[in-house]
Amino acid sequence: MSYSRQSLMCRCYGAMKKCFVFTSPFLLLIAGADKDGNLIQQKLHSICCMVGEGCKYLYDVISDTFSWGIQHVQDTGIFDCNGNLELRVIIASVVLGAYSLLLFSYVWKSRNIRARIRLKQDSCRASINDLKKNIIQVPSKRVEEILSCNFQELRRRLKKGEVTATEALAAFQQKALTENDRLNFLVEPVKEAEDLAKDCDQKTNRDRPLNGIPVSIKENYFMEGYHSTGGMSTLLKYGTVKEDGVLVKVLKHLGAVPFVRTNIPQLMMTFECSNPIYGCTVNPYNLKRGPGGSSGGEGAILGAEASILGWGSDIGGSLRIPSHFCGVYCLKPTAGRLGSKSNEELDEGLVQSLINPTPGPMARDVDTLVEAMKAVLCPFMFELDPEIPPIPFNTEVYESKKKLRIGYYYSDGYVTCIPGVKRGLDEALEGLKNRKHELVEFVVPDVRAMFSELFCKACFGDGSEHVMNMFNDDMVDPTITLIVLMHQFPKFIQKYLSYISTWVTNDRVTGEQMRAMLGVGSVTDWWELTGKVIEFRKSFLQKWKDLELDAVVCPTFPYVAPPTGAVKYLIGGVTYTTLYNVLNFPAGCVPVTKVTAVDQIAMQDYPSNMAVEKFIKKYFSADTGGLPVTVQCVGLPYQEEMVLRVMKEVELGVADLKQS
Ligand SMILES: CCCCCCCC/C=C\CCCCCCCC(N)=O
Repeated sequence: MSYSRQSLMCRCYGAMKKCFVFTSPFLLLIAGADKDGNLIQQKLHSICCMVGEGCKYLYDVISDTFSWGIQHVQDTGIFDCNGNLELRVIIASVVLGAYSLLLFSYVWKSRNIRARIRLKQDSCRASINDLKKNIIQVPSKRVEEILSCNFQELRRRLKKGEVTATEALAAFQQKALTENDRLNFLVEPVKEAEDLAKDCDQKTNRDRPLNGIPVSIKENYFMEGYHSTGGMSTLLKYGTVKEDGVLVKVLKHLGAVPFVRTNIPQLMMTFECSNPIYGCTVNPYNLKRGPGGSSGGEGAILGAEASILGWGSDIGGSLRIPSHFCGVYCLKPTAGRLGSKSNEELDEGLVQSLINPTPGPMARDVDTLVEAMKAVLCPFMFELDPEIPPIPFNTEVYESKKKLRIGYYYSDGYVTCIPGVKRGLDEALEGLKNRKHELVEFVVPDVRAMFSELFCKACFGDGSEHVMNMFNDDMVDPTITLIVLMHQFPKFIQKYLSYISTWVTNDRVTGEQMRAMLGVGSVTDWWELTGKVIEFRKSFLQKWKDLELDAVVCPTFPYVAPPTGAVKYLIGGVTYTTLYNVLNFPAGCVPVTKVTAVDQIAMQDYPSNMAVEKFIKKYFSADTGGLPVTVQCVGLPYQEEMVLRVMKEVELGVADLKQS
């Protein structure tokens, strides 16, 4: 296969489109000009006057340039502009002809894209209906009994044969189908699940660590016979995946039964769980709000208790954001511990080497995460992917009773957390204090620069070129239209727009982020960026060491689940999660509380200086009652066991508080 799966046609089409769109107005103006270029000047003048007097200077500059251009054209003698009507008609016809061609190819292409999407949607719908018709019948009392088990209990019963894997599968399938009707987290059911479950019911298989446990899996995980698109329909063209990815192989080897594939945002680089193929997933706690992303389908299915163990991935918060919005637990391991390649490289040209994605488990308690990690960190995985360091789960660290020194912060210095989130952290810290851990205030370094100058520059280092070429053969989801549209402009215009946006939003990060998404210019710049990331990691580590911390506890996100469609105004919140991707530190989330009426009233005092704060005030002053809040627990690289231990301490501490 070539360097990229993306076809040359898409690139050419994009280049042609840009060329026509930006040159044709000028050609048309030339075509309409008299020998002195007067018509151009008149037109420009009237356009500029329409925009306002402030444009006078701009008009003068452009007008002078045109006069010079026309003169130059005349001097070369290539075109005779002296009132030559025929020539102007020819130019105008060529331009209009090219436009018609472009329009025709656009309509044709859109038709094909829509047909491709419809085909996939029909097949997913058929799969779901098929399951609805043919689901294994289990009495509803039995279903309730199975669904009420926690992970440990279900595993014990499966092992003893008190519950069969087939029954467990049917129970979760039933629940998932019912909940999916209101939440739309399902991409498609896994057809082989029943056969896998039957296999688990063989007595000889019962000792496998995850035998018979139904697991839900994010759409980007490679599974033989299924599409992995990340919400980009252009990737449907490459057909279904030929081989299970490493983690899917490992899960099956351990006896888990993947039973559904779950939804993601288009491109997975945002946390609005919506795309043109599978539609929009909503939050189990409030149907008008989103479940987060990019593992949003996982957040929703676990939040609705229709799965007991899910698998997602995270390059900027994709495990933690949906966990926080849907009130579930997750562990984002160090990228590398479960494989640094993860499953986010859906397209070869999308991979960069500085900030790596990682797969990770999501669940409804800490114990499940611990058992999942213990299970997958096995020789089978280390053999399958020799790049994964063969480090089994360190039970000693997890079970240690040593009192911990834990750093904490309420704000990362950029977007202020809403009162419900602050209260959640208060409760977690109080719980930890009651359990005799030592708490130390921790001040994080400049997260604004970390986000724009390191995270965005690394993740969009190619100036978003690869992604934009993919969009030449795809529909754009409304949740990212604005940003994709902006990337259609030439870079210098995007740069100007970025300064305007800083001014409009009163927030330098928005402009810096836009400029960062224009990419690094050269290999030298990339090396420089690499140096900056290394330096940032080094100085953060030093701060951590100076305070002799075992872990850090902080907000997962500054706000709770936002209304669907609002994420594009709230991107600033991601500094809380992206920090630990840039650092490559493991981090996990623990649900601690839910937003109360008092928290909503306290929103009156929330700042509203920057645009993002104004939007937060607008979206979170009402209709947030009952929405979950989690805290984020962070450890040093490859210390997932320490993170899980702190998560358990928070879980126990908060439970004690609630009881007292
Ligand atoms: C031109 C391409 C447009 C892509 C859309 C990007 C929209 C927002 C840009 C930057 C924000 C970064 C948000 C990171 C959240 C990532 C979630 C994850 N996959 O871990």
